[in-house]
Amino acid sequence: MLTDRLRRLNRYKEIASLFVKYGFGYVLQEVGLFHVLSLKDRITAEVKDGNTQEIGYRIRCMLEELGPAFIKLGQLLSIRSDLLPDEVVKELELLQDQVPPVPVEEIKEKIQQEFGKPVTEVFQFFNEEYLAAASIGQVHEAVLYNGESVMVKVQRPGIRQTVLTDLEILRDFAKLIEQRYDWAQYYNITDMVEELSESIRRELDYSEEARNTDMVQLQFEDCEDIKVPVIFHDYSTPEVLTMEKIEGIKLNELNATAAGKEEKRKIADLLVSAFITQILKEGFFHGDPHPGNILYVPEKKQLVFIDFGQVGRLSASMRYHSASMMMGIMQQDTHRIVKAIFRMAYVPSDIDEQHFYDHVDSIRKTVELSSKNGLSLGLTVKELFTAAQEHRVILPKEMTMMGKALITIEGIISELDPTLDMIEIAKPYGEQLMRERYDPIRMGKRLWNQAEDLTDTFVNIPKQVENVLDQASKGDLKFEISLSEINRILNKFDRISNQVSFSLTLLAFSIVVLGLIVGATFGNNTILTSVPAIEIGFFIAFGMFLLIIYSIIKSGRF
Ligand SMILES: Nc1ncnc2c1ncn2[C@@H]1O[C@H](COP(=O)(O)OP(=O)(O)OP(=O)(O)O)[C@@H](O)[C@H]1O
Repeated sequence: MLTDRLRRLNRYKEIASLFVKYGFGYVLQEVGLFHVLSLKDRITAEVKDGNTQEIGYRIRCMLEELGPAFIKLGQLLSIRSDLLPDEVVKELELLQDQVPPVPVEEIKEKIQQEFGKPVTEVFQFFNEEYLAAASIGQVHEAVLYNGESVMVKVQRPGIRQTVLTDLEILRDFAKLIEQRYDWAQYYNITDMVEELSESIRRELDYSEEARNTDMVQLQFEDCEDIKVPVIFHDYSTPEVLTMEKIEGIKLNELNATAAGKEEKRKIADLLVSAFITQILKEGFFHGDPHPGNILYVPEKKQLVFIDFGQVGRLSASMRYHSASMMMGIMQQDTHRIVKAIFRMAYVPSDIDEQHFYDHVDSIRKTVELSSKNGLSLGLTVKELFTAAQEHRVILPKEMTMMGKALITIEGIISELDPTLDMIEIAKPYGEQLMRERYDPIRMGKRLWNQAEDLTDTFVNIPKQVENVLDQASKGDLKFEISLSEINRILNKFDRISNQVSFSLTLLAFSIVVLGLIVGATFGNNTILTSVPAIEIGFFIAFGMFLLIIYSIIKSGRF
């Protein structure tokens, strides 16, 4: 306990000193944290606050030096152009998480701790030279005893504790700032920090990354051209991840190679089809598809995605509404775009709908006019989400992640070949997806799966209640609920309500048919002799028809 406090205090001091170093000592003064600095630092703060270098550049360097939690915070802020000036946003987009390497001895020791035996017994060969030194993990090549070449990502020793301490400090900062400034409350910055904490905690657990990679592997198991590395689970733990080594060229290094126009077009095609499948079909997508995380294997004409530390998940209804929003953008239909956003988001009751509609309309027109090469899907989505934030329309974080992924993909495509147009490439895949979606056999299967899902949900309710009661009786039930949790719950309700609507539709159809059969078969010979059964049948049919219409409207399919 005491060591925890001491660690936190020391970290506070380190952070404060870096604020001073980069000329932001006054921020500490404003939020009332100036006292954590030593006298020397306080004097330095006054001298250095006159720092004239570009503010965005200084913020970026400071965040890089502060470490992974702050780097991720900066990356999260880099998509909030509603909050920060353009100059700062541009610098934040450049945030790198390349840091000095950990000495190999420490890495080997970590492996020994994780597997309970020396590295030489785990691997036949372990390359002492690191391949990449990122903020959370360091990657080394190795060979298993069965001769398989692998990549081993090892978490930096002690990084978990540092990051968790930083997240606590960031939470304190956010609370302090919210107490002092109305704008901070308006932008809900404590929720932002909560969201950040959740996603960093996931990144700190390599078992989660392994599971995510396995999931994507399943998505593309029938596709020769798109793949992800195989995970070697027996050689992986929550802090060490061992995976198949991919001999490919990173997309950001592709321009330096001799890839021709045709090949680049093929790569762009694969990239777009992979993303459309992930986002709109599977609802499970790579959350950080920057060109360093995508490799091209020329011999196999294959695209390989690595690093599934961050993934986005979209429920069936979210997939449907995102597709609808994208169609709206492509067809230049403002009404459709607004409707899709409203269905996906939490919309404040006092929203000025006309004002929001006009804002969306002007974004659509401005982006169209300013795009050199047709319409930019990514840019439009980004601007729309920024507008939504300005109107306090809260979109689930997955949507923001999806917008960012689209912008990144669009950027990669235009780097590959500036004449390529993402919308042109995307159209046939989108159309095929829609055809598959409305294929009657597949629809039947989906309906069946949804019915199964629904049953599972209901079957699990008593278990969940039991868990909650169990936690409550042990006194470790936490009532801190963040915005992202609320969003998750809302999404779940959304899914359930869609499933209920579908099931009601199915039930209604069955009753209609039954009503008609009863009417037609028994005629006037029913128990209710005073009312002809055929009329009862039609009466039921009419009631059920209304129910069907209600269910369809409720499920948002029109
Ligand atoms: N399966 C693989 N095959 C080939 N190279 C790989 C593989 N996995 C990782 N690498 C190399 O290691 C680098 C870093 O890996 P990765 O992107 O997974 O780490 P990271 O997620 O950035 O690290 P951190 O967990 O600290 O954020 C990649 O850019 C790539 O060069």
